[in-house]
Amino acid sequence: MPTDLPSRADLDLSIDLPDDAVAHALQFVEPVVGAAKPLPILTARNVTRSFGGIKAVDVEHVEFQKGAITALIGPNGAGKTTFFNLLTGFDKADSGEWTFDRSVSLTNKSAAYVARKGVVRTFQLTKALSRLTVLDNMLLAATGQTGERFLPSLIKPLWRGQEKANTERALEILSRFKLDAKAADFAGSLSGGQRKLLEMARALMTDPQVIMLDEPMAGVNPALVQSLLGHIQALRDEGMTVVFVEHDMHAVRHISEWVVVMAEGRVVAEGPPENIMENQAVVDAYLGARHDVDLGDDSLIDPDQLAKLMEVRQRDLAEQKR
Ligand SMILES: Nc1ncnc2c1ncn2[C@@H]1O[C@H](COP(=O)(O)OP(=O)(O)OP(=O)(O)O)[C@@H](O)[C@H]1O
Repeated sequence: MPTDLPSRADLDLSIDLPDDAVAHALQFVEPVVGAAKPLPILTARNVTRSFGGIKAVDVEHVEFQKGAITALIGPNGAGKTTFFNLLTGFDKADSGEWTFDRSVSLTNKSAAYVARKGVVRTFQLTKALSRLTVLDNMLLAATGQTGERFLPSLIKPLWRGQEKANTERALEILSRFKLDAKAADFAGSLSGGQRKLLEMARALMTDPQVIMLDEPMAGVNPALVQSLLGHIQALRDEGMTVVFVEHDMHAVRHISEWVVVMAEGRVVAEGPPENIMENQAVVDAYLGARHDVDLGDDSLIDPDQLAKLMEVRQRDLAEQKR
């Protein structure tokens, strides 16, 4: 196991104790689809996006609470990534609108504009980015862009003036994630957990208010998951709003204060993580998509709900046989 990653011991992890104010604010929110939040920092209305005949996103109304960690979950193909892309300017919606901080329209604005307003998303490290050094990855992110389509901006003369200040900032952020010693290494040489830290570090270069994480736990050694969760909580503790797409239900349960569930493009449920997996719409969504899905910690599902799951599955099997 790499030794240069932060351990649980040097992080102030308060995984079971969400920030008081946020928890306080969300505990009065009814867990229903489209629920208004006390401090919505992102609000989306009637957002649709189709690919051919498939409506990948069809979100009527969803609000993300400022200063909270919200998980966006759902079975494969539910539209989570597409929705993320729309909100952050990496794709264009067919219809709908979304606003930042109640009044700033982000509807179909460019990714650069959205980032300037303070909303950034992370990207899984692609092949091209893996061939750059850790520091170059950070400097690239400092251009206000976050995708590899902006590689040409690395051409030095275009941004030499800013390079020194950006390098200093990059090293400062990297040291927070204990990646500063790796600055000159190729990003591709990092471990799975370090890559995820770099993805977060890159996003911080633009000093965001909302950070949208794309599967922050994917490919991470289970031993490092706790440390990553600690980093995400630290961002929230500093006042950032975190929205993350994640399949790892254990992580979702431990870290999020609110969970939004998508299926077939729509938001089918939302609520606190403690009871979201007991919601019938969520059970149906996962069952409809994949019968052998791991819904996370079994303690999340009460015995009655488990019995219901089995019943639905038996019925499906019987119908298939007919
Ligand atoms: N560029 C595209 N062209 C065509 N279809 C697409 C495109 N992007 C997404 N889709 C389709 O839109 C639907 C939603 O996909 P999306 O990747 O947003 O789901 P997801 O919830 O993020 O899934 P996963 O959890 O598997 O990543 C799927 O049916 C997918 O095949």
